[in-house]
Amino acid sequence: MVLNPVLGKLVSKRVVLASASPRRQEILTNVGLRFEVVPSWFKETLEKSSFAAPYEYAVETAKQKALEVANRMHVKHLRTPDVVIGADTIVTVDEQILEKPVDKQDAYRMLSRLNGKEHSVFTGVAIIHCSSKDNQLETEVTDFYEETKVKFSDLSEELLWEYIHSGEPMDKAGGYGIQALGGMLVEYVHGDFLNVVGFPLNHFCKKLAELYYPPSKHNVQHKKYDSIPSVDTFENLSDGESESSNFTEHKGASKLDSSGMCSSEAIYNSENSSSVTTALMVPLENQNGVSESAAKLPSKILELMDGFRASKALFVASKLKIFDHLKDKGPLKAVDIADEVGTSVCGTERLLDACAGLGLLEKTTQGYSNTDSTNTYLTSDGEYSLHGYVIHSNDHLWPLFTNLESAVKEGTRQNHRAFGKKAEDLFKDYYHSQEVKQRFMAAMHSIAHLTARDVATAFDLSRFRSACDLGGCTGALAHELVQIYPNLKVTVFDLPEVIANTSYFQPSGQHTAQVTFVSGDFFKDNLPEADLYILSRVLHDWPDEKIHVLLSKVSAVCKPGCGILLAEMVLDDEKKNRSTALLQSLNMLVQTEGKERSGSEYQALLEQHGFTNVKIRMRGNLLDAILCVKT
Ligand SMILES: Cc1cn([C@@H]2O[C@H](COP(=O)(O)OP(=O)(O)OP(=O)(O)O)[C@@H](O)[C@H]2O)c(=O)[nH]c1=O
Repeated sequence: MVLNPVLGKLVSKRVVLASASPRRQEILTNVGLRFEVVPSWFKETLEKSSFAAPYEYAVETAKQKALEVANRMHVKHLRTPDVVIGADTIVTVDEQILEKPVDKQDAYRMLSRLNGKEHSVFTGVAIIHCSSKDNQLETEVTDFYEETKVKFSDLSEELLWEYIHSGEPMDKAGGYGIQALGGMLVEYVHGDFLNVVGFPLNHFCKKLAELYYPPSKHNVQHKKYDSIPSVDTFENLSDGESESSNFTEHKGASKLDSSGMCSSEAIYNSENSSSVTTALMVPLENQNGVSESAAKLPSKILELMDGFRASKALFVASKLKIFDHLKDKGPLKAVDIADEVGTSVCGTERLLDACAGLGLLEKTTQGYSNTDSTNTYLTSDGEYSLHGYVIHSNDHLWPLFTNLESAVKEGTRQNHRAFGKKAEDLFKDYYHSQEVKQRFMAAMHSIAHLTARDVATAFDLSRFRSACDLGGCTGALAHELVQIYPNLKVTVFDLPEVIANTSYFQPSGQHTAQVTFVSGDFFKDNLPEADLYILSRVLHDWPDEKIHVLLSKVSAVCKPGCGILLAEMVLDDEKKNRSTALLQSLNMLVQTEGKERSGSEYQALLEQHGFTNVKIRMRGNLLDAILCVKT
């Protein structure tokens, strides 16, 4: 992985992010950086008029935020961090600097200024290298800024207020969050998107590259670096390039970190690394100057090796409803959460710390609290709650996956091993007990609700007047469809055991009467009449033979001009990209007779039943969409 050499430089350091922004934490966590979060107490009150340009204000604020944390940690906690990162995002329009709105009226004032216009978003970043000499803190500051231009559409007053009432603007510079609902206000973005969200990751990596891979004489001659290296890309950096690195902090660096693992310091600190022969091994010099080999920290592999620990930490926190408690009452200390959920204090503290390390929680001096995404996706009443799917993953998929080895050896599903009974029919297994059925339905509902908009808007379906969602479960997709296409009526067709339990999942509001539920077995019973048949996450449950049975039934009732909409994770033809989809196919192996398929495979299945004009829309999220027409 080409990025590893740059971010790997921080692996063995105590890195602190001096920011309470959940977005910054998420951006850096997503690229595998490990850091502590210590929000800065620096008040953003620098005199704006004293800066010649707005970005100077952002850079100085970022610097002050980071320095405040570095000083506080050094003095109060007697723990000098190695690197402190601070950032500050501002929006500028008509030479005015907009920060976070103080109330709704202020948000309205900001959004009205941005309405219909282009503005700039600047994020200033400070990277502070700290050391302690005679108990005095010494700092080396590197700072930079990034500008991104964003244009808002012409927005109605009504829309602005609706957006303000969503609550989203309040903790965001300029009063909007481009990464969420605010994205709908934006016509275009010129520049780094993540810079708008709060952290210019690309520029940050380039800065690290400049710091940790300064140009050698050799480089200066052959590359376009000036005396200060301007790194246009960090892609080509390899350990080979650090061959003549003169970054003195590496000299004499310990080869093993405190955990006994080979640290990146040791790995990158080779004057002879030009003799690198494989991606994973680089030579190190021992004390006698003799080359020896050491394994480079294979971060991707380590991450995969530990992946189950992270999953299980998420599952357990969800099962214990920790995110629900924190949503209602956070921030809370470990002892209070342990008390609420009836667990040990020491165990709970470790779980909470792990969740904070994984970016699911924020940890401050007041205690633990949820991040925005945790509130949205992991609480049981979150807007796009995945709680049901997380519990299903823990209770159902986890035992199945522990039998993956047998599934691979035997090529069959493992329900009998995981749950101690012979598999009859896939859905009979799910529905044998009320508890398992409800859990399964909640899981399917959470994914369907989350993906419904992507599926419903993948194609223009406005020409269809009636649709039948075969295996449509709780009707989550059906409800989204009728919101988007007010002239559409949707029948949700599913097994009687499912239809009997859908009431809990029904939304209130407009157009709900356009969704009706009919019970039946799509392999055996007559299908309701419709212009469009929808099969969302259905075909992947079945082998080709069963799919032929189902498609021939649909084909028999489908009139020319009517269509099928499939929603599945579509694999590329060579089945080598998109690990989520490939892992989903393993998921199908352990529990069904089905699998994930490529676009051409779906096309071939559909064409055999008279469906042509097959269009595939890759959405790149959890579900892609395929539309075809009966000729
Ligand atoms: C334009 C925009 C901004 N933001 C957030 O706005 C805050 C800026 O405020 P800040 O003062 O730079 O940071 P903070 O949140 O107060 O944290 P801290 O670093 O502790 O000062 C940061 O959160 C950013 O993500 C978004 O999430 N999305 C957007 O589209």
